[in-house]
Amino acid sequence: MDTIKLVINHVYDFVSEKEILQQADNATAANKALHDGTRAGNDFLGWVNLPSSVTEDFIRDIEDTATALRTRCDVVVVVGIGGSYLGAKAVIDALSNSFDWLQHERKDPVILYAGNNIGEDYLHELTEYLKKRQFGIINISKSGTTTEPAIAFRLLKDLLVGKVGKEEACRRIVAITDASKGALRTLAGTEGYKTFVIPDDVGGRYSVLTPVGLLPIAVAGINIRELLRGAKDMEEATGANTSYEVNLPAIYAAIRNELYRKGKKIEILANYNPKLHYFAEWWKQLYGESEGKEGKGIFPAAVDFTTDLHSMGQWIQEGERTIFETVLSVKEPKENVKIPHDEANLDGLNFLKGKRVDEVNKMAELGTLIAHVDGGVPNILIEIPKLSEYYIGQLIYFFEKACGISGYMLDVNPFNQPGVEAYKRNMFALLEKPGYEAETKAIKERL
Ligand SMILES: O=P(O)(O)OC[C@H]1O[C@](O)(CO)[C@@H](O)[C@@H]1O
Repeated sequence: MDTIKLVINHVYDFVSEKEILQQADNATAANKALHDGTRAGNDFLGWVNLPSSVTEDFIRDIEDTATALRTRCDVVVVVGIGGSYLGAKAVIDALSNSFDWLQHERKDPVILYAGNNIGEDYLHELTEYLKKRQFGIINISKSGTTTEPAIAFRLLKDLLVGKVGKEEACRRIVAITDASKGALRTLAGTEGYKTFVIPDDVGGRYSVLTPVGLLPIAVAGINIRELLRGAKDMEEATGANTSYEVNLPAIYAAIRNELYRKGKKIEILANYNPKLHYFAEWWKQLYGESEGKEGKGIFPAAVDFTTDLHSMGQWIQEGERTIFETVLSVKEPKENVKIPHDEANLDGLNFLKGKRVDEVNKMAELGTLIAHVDGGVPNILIEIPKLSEYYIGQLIYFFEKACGISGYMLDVNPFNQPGVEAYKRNMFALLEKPGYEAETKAIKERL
C-alpha cells in the first residue's frame, strides 16, 4: 500500500530509539485492547473496524441522499457541534478549492455550518443569506439534545418551511442521530425526515466515517469511496497482530507518551497547507476530549505555517520548553505555480524566479524543523504524498487509532468526556431550565 509516512528521527535528541522500542509491549497491548475490547470504554469501539465493515448498500444510500440534496439545493447547511461537524469540515476543506464559495459556475452546493456556536450575529447573518438561496439542512446530533445545534435548527427549519413549505422542506432536511433515543430522532419521526443512524458504539469525535461525516462530504462532491478505501487500508495495516516496528499509530502514540513523561506537555500540530486548518481542529477535539481527564493529558494545540511563524513562531522557538511538534507535510501540491521575474527586483527575490512556490514552502518547512529542533522542540513528521481522498482517509484512521492507543497508554478512558458537562449544568442553571431549580439557586448565590 502506498502510505503516509512517519518520520521520527527528529525526536532522538529528546527520546532515544531505545526508549521508543521499550514501549513496544505497552503500545501493542493497547492496540490489542482496542480490538479485543478489554479495557475502559469498550462500548465505544465501533470505529475500530468501521472502514472494513461498510457495505455497498450503505454507501449507495449516502450517495443517493447526497444526490437528492445536490439536485434541490445551492447551499447545504451542516448543523452540528464538535464531532458532529468537525470531521466533515476537516475533509471538505482539505479537498476543496480554497475559494470554493466564491465560484460562480458551481456544480457542487456550497456547504455552510451552523450550530457550532451560539453567536446571535452569526445566526442572523446566516439566515439573511439563506433567504435568497435554495438551501437544505443536514442536522447532526448523536445525543439529539445538544443546545447549540438545537437552537440553530429551530431557526433554519422555520426559515425553510416558511420559504418552500412543509413538504418540500421535508425533502431538503436530513437528520443524523441515534437509532432510537433523543429529541432529534423523535422530531425526524414526526416530520418524516430522511434519517441516518450514528452507531451507539461510535462516539462523536470518532464518527467522521459514519454518515456524520460521509453525507456532508458526499454532498460537497468528494469521493467517499476513496476516503473509505484509504481508511480501510490503514485499518488493515494497524491490526491487532501488526508488529510494533511497522505499526505507525502505535509508534506515534508511544513517542508522544514518552515526550509527555519528559515534560513535553503540549503537542502542536503544524501544517504548511492552509487547507489543513480544520483538519487540526478535528484532531484537537479527538485528542483533547480523549486524553484530557483525571488531571492528565497532553494539551493539543495547532498552528498554520508559515502564517503562524510570524506570530507564534517566537514562542515556539524560545518560549517555555514544554512543547513538541507534529508536522503534517504534504509532499506534492495539486497545482504548479512558478515565481515570476521582476525587472526592478526591489524585494530582492529574483533569485527565486522560475522556482515553484512549493519549493519555497518546503525550504521554510525544513528550515523551521531544524530551527525548532535546535531550539529544544522535538519534531514528529507525518508525510502525506498528496491531498487526496485516499490519503486523508488513511490519516483519519491513523489519528483515531493512535488516539485510542495513546489514551490507553496514558491509562485513561479515551472514549468518554465527563468534563464537558460542567459548563452545560451551569448554563442551564443560569438560564433557569425547568428541573434545575436547586442548581439555579446555588449558582445565583455565587454571583
Ligand atoms: O452529537 P451531539 O450529541 O450533539 O454532541 C456534539 C458534541 O458534544 C460533545 O458531546 C461534548 O459536549 C462532543 O463529544 C460531541 O462531539
